[in-house]
Amino acid sequence: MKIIVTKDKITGGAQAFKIFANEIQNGAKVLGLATGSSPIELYQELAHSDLNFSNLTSINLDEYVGLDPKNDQSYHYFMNEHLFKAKPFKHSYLPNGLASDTASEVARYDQIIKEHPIDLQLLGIGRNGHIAFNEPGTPFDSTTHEVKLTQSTIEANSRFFDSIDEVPKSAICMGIASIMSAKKIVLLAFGEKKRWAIKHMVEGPVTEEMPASILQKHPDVTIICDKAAVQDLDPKYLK
Ligand SMILES: N[C@@H]1[C@@H](O)[C@H](O)[C@@H](COP(=O)(O)O)O[C@@H]1O
Repeated sequence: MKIIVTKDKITGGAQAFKIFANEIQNGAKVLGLATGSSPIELYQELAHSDLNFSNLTSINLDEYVGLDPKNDQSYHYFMNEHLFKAKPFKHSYLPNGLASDTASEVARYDQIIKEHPIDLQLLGIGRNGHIAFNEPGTPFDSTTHEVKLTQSTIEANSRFFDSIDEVPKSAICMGIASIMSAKKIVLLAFGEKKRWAIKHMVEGPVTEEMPASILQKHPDVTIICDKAAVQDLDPKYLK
């Protein structure tokens, strides 16, 4: 794992942008995209860049079950606002949170991932070490599935909703095996609320109880974070 510590979230976004621009210029065709507050600066840079996305495909990690794409808390809405409006892709895929048949939506999404191997996958990380919505205990060999969100994730994500009762209780989410199949991974984490997750992801045993720990086994992972997020990390990992 390569760890880059930046002054703040803005310089972190600029660092991530450099990696994205470089990979796209070198032929990356399929981008795995994430939501949350961590990638916003990167998306701003991408949206204002002169990069052309019209030949690229994007595949998002997850979507809440039950939210219409027009709902301003849906991940469809987030992606449109932060990136797709400014930079349309050839195809942009997200799970359909309104699908009446979850099993066929899950199968459809797995097929999309199979047909479009991900060149560059962007990730954030939850405070409990979840990646996408793969909560502690999710099997490492999982593919797309419906996830019941933990109370900790519901509480953390309630900051985006008017009240905690409005936070959906489940999501459709790309599995850990699919994330690990990406050629290259960039993970963004800023702020002291991520310190536990960063320490255990990097130093801890690789265990399904800490989903992000699996990234220790991936050959090409870059973690971009600020000082607050790495304050508990053994300095030997920062050399
Ligand atoms: N499903 C998303 C994750 O993909 C994201 O990584 C996490 C952290 O969000 P933030 O970047 O806002 O800290 O939040 C949600 O749970």
